[in-house]
Amino acid sequence: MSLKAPAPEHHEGSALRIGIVHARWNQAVIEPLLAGTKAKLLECGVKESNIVIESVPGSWELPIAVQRLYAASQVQSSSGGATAGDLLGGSTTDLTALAAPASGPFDAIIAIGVLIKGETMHFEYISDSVSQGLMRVSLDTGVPVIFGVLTVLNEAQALHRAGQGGAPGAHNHGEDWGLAAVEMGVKRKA
Ligand SMILES: O=Nc1c(NC[C@H](O)[C@H](O)[C@H](O)CO)[nH]c(=O)[nH]c1=O
Repeated sequence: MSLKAPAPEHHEGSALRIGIVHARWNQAVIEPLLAGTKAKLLECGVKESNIVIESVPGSWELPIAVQRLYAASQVQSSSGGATAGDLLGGSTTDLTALAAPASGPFDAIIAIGVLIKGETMHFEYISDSVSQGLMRVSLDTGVPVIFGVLTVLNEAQALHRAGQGGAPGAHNHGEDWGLAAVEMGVKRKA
């Protein structure tokens, strides 16, 4: 029994609609993480047509992109004609052009990024801001935002947590994020 990962609860995800926003930095690690996340969602019964995937340049852009994806899906599902800008307060920008392809609100959104410590304090500032930002979007919107951002000290740590590299104990954390999204999405609907 792992002392770290929670015992997985098994929930049925066929009624869920899940958004995934991923950064493109460190693509060699992002790809397996994204694949692991999506595979676990499908394994839990989430329909492929109910999984909306978008990308941003880097992890810094994850909070605003998650917030926009939420707002655009609300515009799609609301009949009142409000624009996403109204929902976000102030701006009248209508984001329906950016709205998610399918319609309907999301039951959970997964934010995926890989931050690797460099020689400067850049890593610390981005890591702290992104984690605070994603938590704020989740609490502000009421939609569970799953924290899928690896904040690691070197590439080997990143690859290990994407289930790559072959070292003992390598595990694709994307699978955990997919499970968390299904659990939180089901519980939010209950
Ligand atoms: O610097 N390292 C990284 C990084 N920097 C870019 C940043 O997220 C943002 O896209 C730009 O600053 C532009 O706003 N983004 C990552 O996801 N991982 C990193 O390791």
